[in-house]
Amino acid sequence: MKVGVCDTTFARVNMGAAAVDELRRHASVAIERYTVPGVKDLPVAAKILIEERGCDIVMALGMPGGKEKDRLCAHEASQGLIQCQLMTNHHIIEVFVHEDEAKDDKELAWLAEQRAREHAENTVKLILRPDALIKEAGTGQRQGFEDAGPARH
Ligand SMILES: Cc1nc2c(=O)[nH]c(=O)nc-2n(C[C@H](O)[C@H](O)[C@H](O)CO)c1C
Repeated sequence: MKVGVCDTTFARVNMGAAAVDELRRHASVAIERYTVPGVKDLPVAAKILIEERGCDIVMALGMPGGKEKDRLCAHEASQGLIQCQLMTNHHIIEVFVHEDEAKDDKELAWLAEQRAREHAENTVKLILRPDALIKEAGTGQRQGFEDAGPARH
């Protein structure tokens, strides 16, 4: 089993390193790291990781800025990642943290690392322990900030 981890130099936190560390805590898998400049470079990096470097699943980590133009770039990058999943029939776990989700640098650093770690756990579950995800269905999981929990009536 091989997991691809692609991340960006634009991000203000080393999200790829957090993902790799967490993947290693949860599974004995080969890891292929690929760092690109920005989020719009992630789709082709993910495709190369799957098609040329033999990855079974990929994490794509990025930190778009908080302005409207950044939101547009993030949306375009997401579209590319979705297209890549459909072209390759492989999951790509998108791990984006928008800079304006956090109130200051300290919270941003915490959020980016925590979201990367929690999605790394999701990645391992998807490829090795799918039953663990079935058990969590409908439980309002979130990555980073607190889980929303299930809605009750
Ligand atoms: C890009 C993004 N990604 C995630 C994610 O992967 N996991 C998560 O729990 N939350 C994410 N968010 C923030 C949510 O859209 C939402 O604002 C928060 O979960 C608060 O409910 C955002 C904005």
